[in-house]
Amino acid sequence: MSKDIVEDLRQRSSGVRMVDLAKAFPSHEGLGDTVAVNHINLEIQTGEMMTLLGPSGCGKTTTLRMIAGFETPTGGEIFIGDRSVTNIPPNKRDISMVFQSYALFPHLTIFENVCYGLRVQKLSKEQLQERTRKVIELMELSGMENRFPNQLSGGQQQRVALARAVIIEPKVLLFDEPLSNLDAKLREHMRDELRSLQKRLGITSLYVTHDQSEAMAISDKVVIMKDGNIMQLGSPQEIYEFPANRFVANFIGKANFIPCVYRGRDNGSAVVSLADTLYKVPNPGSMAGIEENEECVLSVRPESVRLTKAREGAITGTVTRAVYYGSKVEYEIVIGTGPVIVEIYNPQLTERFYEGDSVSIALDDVCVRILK
Ligand SMILES: Nc1ncnc2c1ncn2[C@@H]1O[C@H](COP(=O)(O)OP(=O)(O)OP(=O)(O)O)[C@@H](O)[C@H]1O
Repeated sequence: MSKDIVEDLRQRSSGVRMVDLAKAFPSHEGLGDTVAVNHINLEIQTGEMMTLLGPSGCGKTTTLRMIAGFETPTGGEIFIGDRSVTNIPPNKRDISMVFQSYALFPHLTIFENVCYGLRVQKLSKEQLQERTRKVIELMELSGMENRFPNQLSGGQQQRVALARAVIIEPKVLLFDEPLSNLDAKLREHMRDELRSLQKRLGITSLYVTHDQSEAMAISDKVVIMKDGNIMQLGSPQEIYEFPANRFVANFIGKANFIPCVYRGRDNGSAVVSLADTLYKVPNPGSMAGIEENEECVLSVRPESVRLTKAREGAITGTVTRAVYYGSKVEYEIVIGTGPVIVEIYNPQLTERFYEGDSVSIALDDVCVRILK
């Protein structure tokens, strides 16, 4: 492998810092402006893969485009390394962008596609060929130089797109939903490959997607956005296991919210009352903004609920839906406070229940959080 190229890429790679970054688009209908990005502060560490995730219209693409320089902020600043790039044109920012479906030039060979970005630099023919050859080798595309994009597999095309992006040795790589037009199986394969390439190259990367499993699988850090604001920043595990609020809990995976009232602490556990019983939560999370005797919810993932036949003294309810998926059965159980979704994995090992059955639920205590 071309170790020297990897070393160069690592050394050039820089962090990105957004300070009070804002973008409002003027409305065309005389209504108020559309606030796409609402004064966010965010830092991507050198070599890190960060993903912006959120529902349609939350401001992901606008944020990415401001870093690329395709969109001018209406407030705040962007730094790449120590340099403010806020007023610097896109081609002077030392960034590369990988677009949806890679956007390779169909009429150019792989070699020409890869060295395209170098053509504007004043390199000798030998230098250009040498650098292109090294990047082609790095991306394990040797022997395919003279083929055209349509003569490559999807995975190989992705590597060409990445080769083309890294050949200019950018400080930062930006990915704008690069996998969004692929079918599900290929998409999974590609995201794993993309992740291992990014790790190997060590280039600071920002990735935009609205696919949560993609974000979980490829990122060091995930940023959950809503209405131009950052709802939470954390590792995939932090975001899933300790969501900051109900929006995040529901956006990443599924969550049940069981209404309760916070009663206070007992030996480090939080105590809540659920109907007329007291329930202890050993690991409730930050509980930001929740006062004693205030209403709140237990946030419980469907896979953290156990089911048994109805038992005295337990929370009981009725099965209103049971769907068999092979690897799991998904149940809806209606208890006093409303429906609870339960996922039981490996159904061959557990008792099955059917619509109309009376059942009891038990929560895996350590997986329960308390949210406002
Ligand atoms: N050029 C523009 N003019 C006016 N409004 C815009 C423009 N571009 C984006 N917006 C608005 O800014 C908000 C954020 O858009 P943005 O494209 O950043 O969202 P997104 O999170 O990337 O969504 P998606 O997942 O659908 O691509 C939206 O309300 C959008 O309608």
